[in-house]
Amino acid sequence: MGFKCGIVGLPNVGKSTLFNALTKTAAAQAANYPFCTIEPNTGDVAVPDPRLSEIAGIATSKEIIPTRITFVDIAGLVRGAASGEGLGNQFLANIREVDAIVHVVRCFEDEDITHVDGKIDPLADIDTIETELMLSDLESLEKRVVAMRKKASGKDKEALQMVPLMEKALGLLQDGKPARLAELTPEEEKPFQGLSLLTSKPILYVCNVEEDAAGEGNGYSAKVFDHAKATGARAVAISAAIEAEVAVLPLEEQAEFLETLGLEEAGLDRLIREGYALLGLVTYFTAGPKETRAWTITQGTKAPQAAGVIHTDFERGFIRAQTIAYNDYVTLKGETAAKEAGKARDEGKEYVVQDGDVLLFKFNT
Ligand SMILES: Nc1ncnc2c1ncn2[C@@H]1O[C@H](COP(=O)(O)OP(=O)(O)OP(=O)(O)O)[C@@H](O)[C@H]1O
Ligand SMILES: [Mg+2]
Repeated sequence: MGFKCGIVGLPNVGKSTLFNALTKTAAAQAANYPFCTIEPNTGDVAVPDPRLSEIAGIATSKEIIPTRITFVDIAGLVRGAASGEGLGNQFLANIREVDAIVHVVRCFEDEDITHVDGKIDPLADIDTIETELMLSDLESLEKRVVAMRKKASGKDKEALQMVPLMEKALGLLQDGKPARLAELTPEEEKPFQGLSLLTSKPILYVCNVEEDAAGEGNGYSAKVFDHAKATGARAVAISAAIEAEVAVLPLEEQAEFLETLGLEEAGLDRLIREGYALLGLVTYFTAGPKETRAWTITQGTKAPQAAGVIHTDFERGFIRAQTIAYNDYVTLKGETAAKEAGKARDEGKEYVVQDGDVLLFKFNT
């Protein structure tokens, strides 16, 4: 399926450093000058999940295959982008294509690294970017709503539904608020997302802090956390520079290095997990002697569509899914014991797959 998080932020705040660390490649040039990234770079990243090795141990699997999400390193966005400043519209187009936004905010002091506005002020930076995104949404909606109103006056059914949604978004944007704050009924969610507004995408703030603050964050990141809380976003504090160093170390040395810094786990693991949650994704597992594997679905996916992620034949010929909850699988130590304990359920077409389910699909070909 491919779920994409776009890494955005002002120029020179550490986006490519973070992206490099994430993809463990030097594919995205990181350099201390604005606009070093022009084409967006895309990288697939394994989603770390400690449940995989637990299951694999029990199922004596030869291989572990984590699920993946995609990160895109997008060039820095500056004030005036919505009116074509900088590399303006190109960035906005790149952002339009992602499912969620990872917004890197500069929270470190370093006189050698230029800040485009000359001072460290994370909330002002957030405001700059959010304003550009809102202006872009406003402009695109103002154009689109005219045609839609015309269609609605001709009693077009879709238009009659869309006009009030567009007006809801317009009302917020005209007040200087992002479209994600729109109050929607469950039925309105999908058509509203269909408007593909930049400011309706979920947001994760990454506070890029200095080395010493990599765990708890600092005064700057505290402000960003408060802002996130107040606006329904998420936030993590990470030092992109350290993550880039950790990422190139051999696995054995990584844990040791993190320990010397007083960190329990790589910030990237936290970031990837937050990104995954931000996208509203859940994981189910398949387990056998060959491999234990994690699969990604969106919340609310029913068993046949979940099976379809593995293969379209699984969905087409779906009969039922033998389902063992992760906790049962681990406590009872595997499929056989779970079956004996009556914890292996046969679920049908209407079953909504839950996070952590260990599934075995029965299907016709
Ligand atoms: N936490 C940090 N502490 C100190 N320096 C950092 C930190 N994170 C990144 N840097 C440095 O900041 C500079 C800019 O980083 P990077 O090239 O990743 O920015 P960018 O946001 O991708 O910029 P652009 O918008 O130009 O593509 C680099 O010199 C990088 O090493
Ligand atoms: Mg860059």
